[in-house]
Amino acid sequence: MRFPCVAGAAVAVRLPDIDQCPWVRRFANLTHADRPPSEAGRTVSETTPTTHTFQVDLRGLVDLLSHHLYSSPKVYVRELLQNAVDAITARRAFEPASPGEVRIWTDGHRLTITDPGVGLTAPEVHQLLATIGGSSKRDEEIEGARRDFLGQFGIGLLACFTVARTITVTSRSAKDPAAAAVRWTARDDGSYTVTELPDGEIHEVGTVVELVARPGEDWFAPSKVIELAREYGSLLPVEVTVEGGEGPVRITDTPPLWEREWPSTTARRVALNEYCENVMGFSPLDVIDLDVPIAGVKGVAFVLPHATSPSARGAHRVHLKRMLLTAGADNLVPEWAFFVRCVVDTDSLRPTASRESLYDDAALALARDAIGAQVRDWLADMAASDPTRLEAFLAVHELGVKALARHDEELLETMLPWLRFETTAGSVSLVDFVRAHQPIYLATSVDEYRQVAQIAAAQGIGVVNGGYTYDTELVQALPRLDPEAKVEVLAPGVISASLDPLDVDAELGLQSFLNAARARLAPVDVDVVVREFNPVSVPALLLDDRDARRERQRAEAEAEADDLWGGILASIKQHGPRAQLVLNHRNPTVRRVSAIGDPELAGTAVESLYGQALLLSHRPLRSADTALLNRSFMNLLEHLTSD
Ligand SMILES: Nc1ncnc2c1ncn2[C@@H]1O[C@H](COP(=O)(O)OP(=O)(O)OP(=O)(O)O)[C@@H](O)[C@H]1O
Repeated sequence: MRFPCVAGAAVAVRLPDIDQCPWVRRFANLTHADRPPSEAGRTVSETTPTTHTFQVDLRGLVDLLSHHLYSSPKVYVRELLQNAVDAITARRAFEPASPGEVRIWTDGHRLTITDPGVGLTAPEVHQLLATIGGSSKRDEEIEGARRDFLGQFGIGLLACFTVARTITVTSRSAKDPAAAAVRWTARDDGSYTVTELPDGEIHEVGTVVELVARPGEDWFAPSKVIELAREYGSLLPVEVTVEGGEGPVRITDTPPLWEREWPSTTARRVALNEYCENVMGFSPLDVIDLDVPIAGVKGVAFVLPHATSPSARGAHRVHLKRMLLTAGADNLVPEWAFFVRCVVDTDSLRPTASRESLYDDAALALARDAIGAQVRDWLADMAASDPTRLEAFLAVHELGVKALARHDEELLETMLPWLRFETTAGSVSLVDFVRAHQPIYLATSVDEYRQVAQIAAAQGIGVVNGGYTYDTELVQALPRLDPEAKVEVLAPGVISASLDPLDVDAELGLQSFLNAARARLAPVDVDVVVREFNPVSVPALLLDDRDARRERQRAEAEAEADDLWGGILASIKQHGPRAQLVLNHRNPTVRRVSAIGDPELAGTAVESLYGQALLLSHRPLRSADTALLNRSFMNLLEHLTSD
């Protein structure tokens, strides 16, 4: 599709594929009689088809680019740099020693960019610059065209209309030195002129693109141009300078830090740290080299110095053939590697048309997996050779490693000795814990763990808290790595069975106290037993499991429900295990309470013991519990203050 040339008629667009379209072919093969009535009556025009060109409303197209394709007009700098670099690459293909400096000049209203690249002849100007979608860079017959060039879509120059009123390209071809230099001037109304320049006016091979700013736009302010050129082009493999009033400012700083020769690894690390602070805004905990030849990816992953949510989208900087594609790629690394931020350059991953993100295809998936493998190798190496560094890393990112280890048995094996779990022996590695406890019991919620931890520890029962993110999965994976290790989900019976029963006489002596206590706690559906256990300081322990808890919640809902709903809830009543209040007969307070003669006062004391055990277990209080606690507290006050 072409801009209309003001000097002549618009040129016809050939649509090469239209007669390949099955619908068009079918229609062409219809006989006259077969055609629809509206067509069948017509006899003249069908034999003399007229050809028309599509008309392009350039303003509409620019609006589309600026508002829907590109995130900001600032991409004009990238498009200009990209064309200049591609032109240099194209010239070097047949003239390897040709120069490679790109110069940008601006006075705030006009901006020029000059390159000593391949240049253009007048016919090429018509074919490439004036044809929307026309590109010299995607000819598949030219071996490696796609691989060598940054551009491919044939629309990039149009992006300049988002900031410029006119674009002038003055060019002299390197391929055809005999051809006249040519000047193409395009306006944002969609018209253009082409002028062949007299011999001698332009000697230098290459191209100068000049933009005149739209009124009121300040995209050509020298400081802005320098900033944008640095953002996009600092790694480009050619020298780029920007001049705007003062002397030229060098933009390029190549090769990338990770590819440079350094006098020492320390010097390299210092430079990378500095880069990370300046560009990524943090001082990295560590730096991982990335090299994925199969996807043409090279760069570094910086390890974040602070914990971050696994769901935080990673903002990775991706350069495509050394031009910044995006500073916000979120599909470059596997999700589990949320603790790194990468800076990479790739020569083979594909950009989307806006050239602001990576196309999520099989090649990217391959690169992602390979980057994941390199982050994993870094962890494994650290575990083998530098445990202190690993511990520093885990202090910040243990959750990330646990997330990864769930899906990666090999890594789990490597990392398990270093991962900490909350257990009845403190915060320890599972490897150590399983050596001291067989089986280990898994409490699958933090609440469950809290109710038993103190007692289990005192009895020497090994319980691990599986209530934190990923921990249950990891503990359950343990027997796969170590067949000797036994893991059992903690049932309430495990703890109560380990508590010593009283001798028969003592038990008999407590019968009437126990009956009174059970009657008092029946309304909250809790049974009462007396055992002897350590630590002596714990007077009572409240044990229940998920079934018992569910049943308590159901009973509470039933009590508060209207008749119909209450009836439904009553019909699903379970007769599963009730919660148990286990009183510790070794505890002096419990002994004194069990010896109280007044059944009313003994009942109040049991309610208080229940309340204390309930609060220690961190379980939510039901309304029945609150009422009970209230009552026992008031009764105790009453008792204390009565004569
Ligand atoms: N500085 C230049 N020197 C030589 N040729 C150029 C220059 N700038 C543009 N061209 C020619 O004009 C064509 C169109 O450029 P344009 O920027 O619109 O698209 P592209 O670079 O091919 O693809 P993309 O849309 O992906 O950037 C290019 O393919 C190239 O042939």
